[in-house]
Amino acid sequence: MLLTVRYLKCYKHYLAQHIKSFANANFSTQATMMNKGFRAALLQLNVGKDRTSNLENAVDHIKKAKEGGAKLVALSECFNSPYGVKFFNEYAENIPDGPSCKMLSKAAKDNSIYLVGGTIPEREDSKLFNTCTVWNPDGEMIAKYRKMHLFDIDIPGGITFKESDALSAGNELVTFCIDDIKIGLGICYDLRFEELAKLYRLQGCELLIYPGAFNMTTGPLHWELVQRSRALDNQLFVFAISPARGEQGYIAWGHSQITNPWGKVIAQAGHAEETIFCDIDLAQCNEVRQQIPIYPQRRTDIYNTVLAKK
Ligand SMILES: NC(=O)CC(=O)C(=O)O
Repeated sequence: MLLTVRYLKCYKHYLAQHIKSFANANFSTQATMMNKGFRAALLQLNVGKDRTSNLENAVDHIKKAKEGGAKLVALSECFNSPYGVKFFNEYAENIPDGPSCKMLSKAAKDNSIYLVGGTIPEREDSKLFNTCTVWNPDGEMIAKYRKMHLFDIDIPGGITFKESDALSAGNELVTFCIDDIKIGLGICYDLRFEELAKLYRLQGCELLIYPGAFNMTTGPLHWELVQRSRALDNQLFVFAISPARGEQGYIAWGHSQITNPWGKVIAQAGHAEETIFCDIDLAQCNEVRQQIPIYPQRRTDIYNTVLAKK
C-alpha cells in the first residue's frame, strides 16, 4: 500500500472518545459514517506542468483514499496545474464543462464519496478565478467557491506574488452539508481572514475546508498557526490541503493538516506526496462550545461581525 498514514498522537480524553489512530490503511468501510463522524482523507499530491498526469495521479489517489475508508476526500489548491500568475490563463477551464471537473465528477461517483476538488483556475467570460468545487457521491456538483481574498503580498527578500494581476476575486461565502454537518469553504490566503471564518461559524459550520499552498517564506511561520487560530476561535475543525513540495517555481510548504476544535493539530503531513487519514467526530464541536461558551458570551452590544449588505 503506497499510502502513508500518520499515527495520530491525540489528546488523552478525546483519543478515547473521538479520534482513531491508524497504523495502516486496511480500513473497514463500516467506519465511514457514524453519528456526526466520518473518515476524511487529505491528498497532498505532486503537481507538475502536465495536466493529464496531474489528473491521473489524483484519480489514482482518490481511489486509494476510498479503499482506505474515506467518506470525504479533499485535494489541494491548484491540484491540476502549477500555481503561478503566468499559468492561470493557460490552464483555466470552464466549470463544470472542463476536463478537471469531468474527472472530479466521475471520481466522486465511481468511488461514492464526497470530493472537495481542491482548486482549479476557472474561466468565465473574460475573467479568471481560483475556484474550489465540491462533488457528491452521485457525481453532482454541490458547491462552487471562488477565492475571496487574492494573494497579493510583497515581502522583500522573501516572496512577492500578485494573484490580482490575473485573477478576479469571488464575492460569496459558500457552505455545503454532509448529512447534518455544515461545512464552509475558503482557499489558502482566505485562512488569514478571521471574519470570514467567524461568519461561517455564525452560520452553523462545524468544519472549514481550505485547499491551500503556503510557501517557504510564510509556511514555516504561519501555516499551522493560522489554522489553529481559526479552529480555536471558532470551535470547529479545520482542514487545509497543500500540494506536495516541488523544486521549481512556486515552492509549496506542504504539511496538509487537520486541526480540532481545541486548536490541536491531530494530523499533519510532511512535505512530500502523502495522504493523511483521520476519523473525526463533529460532536466534539458542541462539547467544546458548551464547556467554553464564548459565543453566547460575546459582547455584541459593543462589537459584532455581520455580513455586509450588498
Ligand atoms: N498562496 C496563498 O494564497 C497564501 C499564502 O501563501 C500565504 O498567505 O502565505
